[in-house]
This record gives sequence, structure tokens and C-alpha cells, in this order.
Amino acid sequence: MHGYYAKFIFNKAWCIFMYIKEVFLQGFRNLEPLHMTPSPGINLFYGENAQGKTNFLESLYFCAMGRSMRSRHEQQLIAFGEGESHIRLELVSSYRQDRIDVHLKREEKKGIAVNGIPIRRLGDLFGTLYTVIFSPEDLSLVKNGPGERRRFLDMELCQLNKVYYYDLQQYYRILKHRNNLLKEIRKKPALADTLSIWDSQLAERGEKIIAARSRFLARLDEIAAKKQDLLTGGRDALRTEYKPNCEGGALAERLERSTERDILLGSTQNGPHKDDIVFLVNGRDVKQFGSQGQQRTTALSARLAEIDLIREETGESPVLLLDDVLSELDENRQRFLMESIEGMQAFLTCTGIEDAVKKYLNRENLFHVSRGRITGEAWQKK
Ligand SMILES: Nc1ncnc2c1ncn2[C@@H]1O[C@H](COP(=O)(O)OP(=O)(O)OP(=O)(O)O)[C@@H](O)[C@H]1O
Repeated sequence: MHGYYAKFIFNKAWCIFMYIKEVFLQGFRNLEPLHMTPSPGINLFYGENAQGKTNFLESLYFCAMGRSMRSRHEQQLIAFGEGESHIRLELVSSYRQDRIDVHLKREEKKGIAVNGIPIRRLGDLFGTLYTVIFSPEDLSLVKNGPGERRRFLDMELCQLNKVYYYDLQQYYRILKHRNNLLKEIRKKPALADTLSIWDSQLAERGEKIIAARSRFLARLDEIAAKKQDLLTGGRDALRTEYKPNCEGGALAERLERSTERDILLGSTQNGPHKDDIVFLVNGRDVKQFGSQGQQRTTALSARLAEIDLIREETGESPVLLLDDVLSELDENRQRFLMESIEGMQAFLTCTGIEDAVKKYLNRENLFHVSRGRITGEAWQKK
């Protein structure tokens, strides 16, 4: 088709270029019914605030992850006054073509199909479309509580490793049972005898999660450090450290040792559901000691590292979603980001067109978003 539709060398490994060939949308948020053919490279969506730019990225993200990146209530995604939403993506890579269909209906469970076959579990969707999303909320990855960082880890690992997704699901299911039982034991102490069954199951799944997170973060640490080095011209050295609540191999014992306390509190105090990650810049926790700019750069390095990790692990390049991130960055970082995403399909949103993107634009890849209407527009390079 064109230059993009090819394999290219990345980190000495062949990498398959994957892109979204067609997007079909109906009844999604405020977006008007849409059938578009994006460019396999950069696609820029510009418009004023609250016009539907993020909504468009959300529809693509939903097809990759089977959920929204910003709303737990999927009913909210259905356009006001409509009974249902439909998103369809046609994907192309050099060795396969796939179709993803998402149907959201009021009062019904969501339906997702890959190549016309309904999936039974979300894990069956992962790996169809790899994606990395950048957004201004990425700052919360650094600034907020550990839950945000665990979510980052889990989302990434689930995309890369279906087994991890199933282990995680099982882990949280067992954890819920164990926590319910802990509360019951306070009323009926004789039930304490049944706790060990849940403990061994929890430890088994938990150890797998700890091991996968530890491997993933060791690699992320290396790559993110290189990105940060390039982004800051060597000024800031980044380390990404896994802070497991419990070291690998020790979970069963820790569960047993804290049984009394768990019963007292009615919840499980040990396990990977309490893990955290620490980002150190020049040896100090950037959450506590970093400037806003350093925190933003750290989050950017982590996202850029995610791209490399997906390519390394899967041999495919992800589709990138960049929600209004350029305006938050200085010129150097904007340029670095744009150069880093060259050769991949990217959907960028913005309110104004930054200089750093102008050279990538042409008549085919610039879209205006106004009141939910997305229109292609001729773009004159200055
Ligand atoms: N279910 C829905 N049905 C119809 N409209 C909706 C629905 N959910 C949200 N909206 C509308 O979508 C608009 C917000 O769109 P979006 O979040 O994509 O904005 P945006 O263009 O990214 O703006 P910004 O630059 O401010 O982030 C709001 O006007 C909101 O009322």
C-alpha cells in the first residue's frame, strides 16, 4: 500500500507495523455517525474544548482494552437519547487483518466481537489492537496514590500477557472471598479453619503476579531511564523501582503470619493488591521532591518506554493515542515526542496546532472536530 505497510527494524528485531484502516462509529458520546479512513501515520484532531476529541480517542481505546480509559459506567458512553452505540475498527498489519466490533446497549451487557466472533472474556480481545495512551492525567501516575500505578502496570501487562490477565482476575476473585470470610470469622470463629484453603490459592496466584510485575518493571526501568536521559539532555537520571508489598516467595508465610490482624481488620493486609512503584529522579522520589515539569517528564518517559516494551514483547508496534499532551510540553520535549512516534500510527488531539506537528500534516491527516462532527480538512503547510 505505502511505505508504512512494511516491517521495520526496531531494537535489532523485526517489528510489524499495525494500523487502524477504518473507523465506524454510531451513537457514541456526542459524536455524529462516522465512517473514516485514517492515515497510517499521524492523525491530528483539533477543535475547541468539549467538542468530542477525547470521545473519539475513547472509542479507539475501548476497542483495544474493552473498557473506557475514563469512565467506569459504560452506559455513559451511549449518546444521549440513543439506545445503543456501535464502534467498528478494521485493522491491518503485514500478516493479518482484523475487525473489532463493540456494541453498547442500555440495560444490557456490552458485546465485543473479533472478526465477527463474540468474545466470552476480555482476555480474548487483548492482543488484537495494541495501544498506548498519553494524556494530561498521566501526571497522576506519578502524583497520585499507588492504585494509579498498579493500574498502569496491570493495563500494560494485561495487553502483553493474557495469562497475567487471568491470574489477576482470579487473584481478585479469591481476595474478595477471603475478605468476606475474614469478616464472617469475627462472627463465627470456627470458620477460621477454612481460611487456609483461600490462603494457598491466593498465594499461588499472587506469586505469579509478583513475578510478572517484577520482570516487567526491570525492563521498564532500563528503557524509561534511556528516554529520560534523552528528554532531559542527561540532566535527570530516572530509576523505576518495584515496591512489592511482599517479596516473591514469601506471600504464603506473610498471609499466615498476619491472620490475626487480617481477622481483626476484616481485610487482607498482604499481597500484590498493595504493591507500588517508585520513580526516582536523581535518587529522590519524584512524587515528593520533583517539580511539576520533572513529574511530567517522568510520566512521559514511562509511556514512551511502554511503546518500546510492546514492540519488544510482541513484535508489533502499538497504535498511539495522544490526548492533548503537546501543549503541556516545552518545545524540545514536543520535538522528541514527535520523533519518537514517527513510523507508527498516532491519533493526536489538540486545541491549537503546535509548530512541532506542522511538518507532519497534509490534506489527509488533519481533522477538525466541532460539536461532535469530525471533518477532514485541507491543510496548507506554512
Ligand atoms: N453520552 C454522551 N452523549 C452525548 N454527549 C456526550 C456524552 N458524554 C459526553 N458528551 C459530551 O461530549 C463533550 C465532551 O467531549 P470531549 O471530552 O471529547 O471533549 P474534547 O473535545 O476532548 O475537549 P477538551 O479539549 O476540553 O478535552 C461534552 O460536550 C459532553 O457533554
